[in-house]
Order: sequence, then C-alpha cells, then structure tokens
Amino acid sequence: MKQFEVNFDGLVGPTHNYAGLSYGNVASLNNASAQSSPKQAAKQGLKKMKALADLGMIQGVLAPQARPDVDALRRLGFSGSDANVLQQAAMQAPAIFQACCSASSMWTANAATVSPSADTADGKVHFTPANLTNKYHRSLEPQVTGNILKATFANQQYFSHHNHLPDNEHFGDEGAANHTRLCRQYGERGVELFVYGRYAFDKSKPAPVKFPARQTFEASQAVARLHGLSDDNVVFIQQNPDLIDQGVFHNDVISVGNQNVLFYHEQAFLDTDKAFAEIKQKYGTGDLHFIKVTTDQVSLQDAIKSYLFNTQLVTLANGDMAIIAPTDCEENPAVSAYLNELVTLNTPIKHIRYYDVKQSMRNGGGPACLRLRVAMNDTELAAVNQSTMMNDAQFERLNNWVDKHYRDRLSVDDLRDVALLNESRTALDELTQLLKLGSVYPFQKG
Ligand SMILES: N=C(N)NCCC[C@H](NC(=O)CCC(=O)O)C(=O)O
Repeated sequence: MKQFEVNFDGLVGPTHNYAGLSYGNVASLNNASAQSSPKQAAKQGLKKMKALADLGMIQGVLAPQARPDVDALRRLGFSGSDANVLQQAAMQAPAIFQACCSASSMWTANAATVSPSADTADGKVHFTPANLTNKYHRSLEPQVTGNILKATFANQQYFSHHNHLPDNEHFGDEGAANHTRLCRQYGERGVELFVYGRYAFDKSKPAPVKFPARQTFEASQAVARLHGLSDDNVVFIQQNPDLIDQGVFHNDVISVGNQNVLFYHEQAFLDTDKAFAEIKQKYGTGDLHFIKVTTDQVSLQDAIKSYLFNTQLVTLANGDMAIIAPTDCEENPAVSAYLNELVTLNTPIKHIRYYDVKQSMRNGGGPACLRLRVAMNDTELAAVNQSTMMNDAQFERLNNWVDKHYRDRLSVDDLRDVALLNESRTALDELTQLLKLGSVYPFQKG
C-alpha cells in the first residue's frame, strides 16, 4: 500500500482584504486598511499549489467561505434586504462588519485538526474543524468548514467528521496550526504533537500576559480524545508564552515538522527538554532530527517577519526533504544565509524553494498557513472527491475562474457594495460545480 501526505490549500476568496482583525498577529495589525488584490492573492495561492504538484506532491484545494457573511450580520440585528444589511452594518458597526467580510478561511492550517488512520483507534482518518473562538471573524468559519470537509472527504467508510469543539474560549482550538505529526513513514503510526498556549481551567499555569493564547490545553486534549488517539502516540507541549506576547500567535509560526524532522526555534516551547524526551520515547527506534535554530542564528524578529518556520517541509519522491518558503525568507539576509547553510548540513532537508505569497503574508499567513495536511494511503486517496485534486486541467480551470470573477483591487470601503456580495455568490456557486461539492454554503441552501 502506498502512503502520501496530501496538502489541501485554501483557495483565496473574492473578498480578500486587510482589516487588521487579528490582535496578536503583527502583520495583520501593521497592514490594516492597505489595499488588497483578491485576484493576485488567489493566483499566488494557485501557483504554489501547482508548483507543489509539479514537484511530484499530491495537492488538493479547499473551497473558500462565502463573504460578506450576511447571516452573521442578521443574527446581530441588521435587517432588510442584503444591500440594507451591508449598508447599515458598515455604517453603524464598521469593525463588526469588516469581521464578517474576511477571507480568512484561506488559511486552512486553521480549518481543522486531522489524524491519519494509522494513529486512530477505528482506523479512519479523523477531522475536527477548529472553532477559532479567539477571533470573531474566524469563529464564523467552522460550520461551513465542516460542510466543505465533508464534501471533499465524502466517504464515511474512510473518513470520520466531528463537530467543532464548544464555541467557548475555554476550548479555543486553532486546528492544525498547533498540531504536527512525526513518523517514519506517513502510513505508519506516528507521534502527534499538540502545542497549546494556555490552560483554561488552571490559572496557576504560565500564560502570556499581552497577546491572547488562542489554543488551550483542554481543547487539544479533547481533539486527541475525539480522534481516538492513544496516550502513547500523543505529546502535549506548551508554547513559550513570552513568544505569544511577541507575536507568535500559532505554533506553526515558530516550528514545523515532517516525518522524522522537527524544525524549530530554540525559544519555541516551554520545558523543551522534557517534551523532547517524551517525543523520543514515544517515537521509538529510528533517526529523529530535532533541527534547532538558535536566537544567534536567526532572531525572533527575523523569524516572525520572514516566516522561516511557516514553511512547508515536504518529502520528495527520492526521499529528500524540501523546504517551501515564502520569498520573504529569501529577502531577509540572516534567514536566507541560514537556509543556504541548512541544506548543506547532515539533515534530510536538501532543497529550498521560494514562492511569492505576499498577499497572504500581509495578513500573517505564510505557505504553511495556507495548507491543511492529510496523510492518506492510496485507498483513502481514491475515496477523496477527485475534483478537488490539483492537476494541469484543474489549475487552468481555477485560474480562468479567478480571472472571470475576482477584482484586481479591493479596499475596506468596497466591502459594503452589494455588487461584491453578488459577484462572490456567483463565483462560489460556480466553484462548487467545478469542485463537485454540492451545496455547502448557506446561500445555496435557500
Ligand atoms: N498561522 C496560521 N496557521 N495561520 C495564519 C492565520 C492568519 C490570520 N489572519 C487574519 O485573520 C487577518 C485578517 C485581517 O486582519 O484582515 C489569523 O490571524 O488567524
């Protein structure tokens, strides 16, 4: 049986904009109100997907969410026609209105936590959509994320879909951004690492003081239980709270893992030695590479700005690993010097590839934020909705679809235009046909 890691990238939605919605995410705050280009953003994303497919990786695509979220605004008391709802909300509560317009579902690392069948008690691939409770704009995502995941992984024999955790800060869950998996081969049982920012039910434990810790220990534990993971293949690690206070709002901003490699900044975790000893013990035999980047090599500021750790580590057909980095890493002298050296060291990482995902980076989303990893064997892969897989034909279709429906420029003021709502709905309705998803959006359900 063959085994793969498949990356499902989020397609950028037609309302991609910079609204400064994510307190604790430095890029989002710094770029608030800048003009965006939804078309360029979607095309940058598609190019990365295609490039990975061309590298021999199996690549999928996840549909974006429908925005502006008129139902969310109606729930908050805005009424009348859709045009009225948008106008009233934009005038009376601009910050709430902007939150309801975000294209944030593009960062599919936050869509869900996924456990492959080799790790779970019932031998199915398990999905739990993230509730994303910490940010209102993101808390609007989980229901439709669940619909999209069910339409993409539509076979109940192989895929098990859970509800998102309770919508409450105590169970704040940010999905795969705080989860990584170490294993020898993708189809073998691995060690799942859950990284959390704070304890919700124990105030005596360390926690950040300035910026919010979005993921709780209790949420991570609940996901591990739901997925039927056993104690000897999970490790729970607390993220260093000082780093959250410096802008490391998800663990995937400061570490990334793939197979037998954990690539991390020395300040990433609390109690690193204890956590690594547990990982080694649970991983068992075989080479395990902990690739540590010290503060002397790359400062925290450079790591956060360049997104050195929000890179994808992928295994190529010949067994080498490649690091898929944003061009921002290439442009940062300390980081590019580090990466050039890294590929000469005695680790599995042998290649670097840079991609321009700047439209997403300006909102704090690098290459790794844009993808959800799903390790599968060939039987499971064959059960995935094949229209969601990236190939030459689908790449061309999706590019044409973007050209047809997306605006070149968008500013926050354009979001209230009911024409944008209608354009987005037309585009997404067509997309559900291209990807054969059926009806996944509330506006399609009538
Ligand atoms: N690290 C990972 N996996 N994901 C990155 C998510 C970025 C996203 N930014 C935003 O939602 C900004 C939207 C705005 O400001 O318009 C967030 O903070 O949740």
